[in-house]
Amino acid sequence: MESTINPDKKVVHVAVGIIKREQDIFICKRPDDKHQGGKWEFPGGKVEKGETVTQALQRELIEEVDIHVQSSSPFMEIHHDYGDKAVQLDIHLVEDFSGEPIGLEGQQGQWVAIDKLDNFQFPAANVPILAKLIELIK
Ligand SMILES: Nc1nc2c([nH]c(=O)n2[C@H]2C[C@H](O)[C@@H](COP(=O)(O)OP(=O)(O)OP(=O)(O)O)O2)c(=O)[nH]1
Ligand SMILES: [Mg+2]
Repeated sequence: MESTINPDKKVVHVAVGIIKREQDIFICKRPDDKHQGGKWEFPGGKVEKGETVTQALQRELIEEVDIHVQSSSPFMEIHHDYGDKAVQLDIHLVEDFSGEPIGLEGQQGQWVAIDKLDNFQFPAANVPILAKLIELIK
């Protein structure tokens, strides 16, 4: 039987960008066939070997949403175990970028006002992110 407490479980390290312009955030819909598929997400992806989180974030946002990050700042870090997969989300605020974000991989993408984000279904790990974003506009 598999133990529920497994300190050796592989954790996927993910660089996540909160792309913000005034009071709006750009979010994308995860493809149905991916982990947490069909849910909305803040764009980003796995940090590859030899990359810093900042480098991974820049690469992923070029690949996924066609923007170039000029600078970003750490926003929060979340550890979450989905059971089938454990993730460490390294979330950065991206307010300084060039280009106009678009779902480059065919995924839906849209700007959403911070106070409307709770109308979208996000992965369970994202709950504290939404809470902190709401604090920003209070
Ligand atoms: N990008 C992103 N991933 C999230 C969020 N919340 C959350 O739990 N995740 C999880 C889902 C996935 O298990 C993991 C990110 O993996 P990913 O599938 O985006 O990674 P990737 O882009 O490198 O994928 P791939 O191209 O290698 O298939 O983090 C979020 O807001 N944004
Ligand atoms: Mg991704």
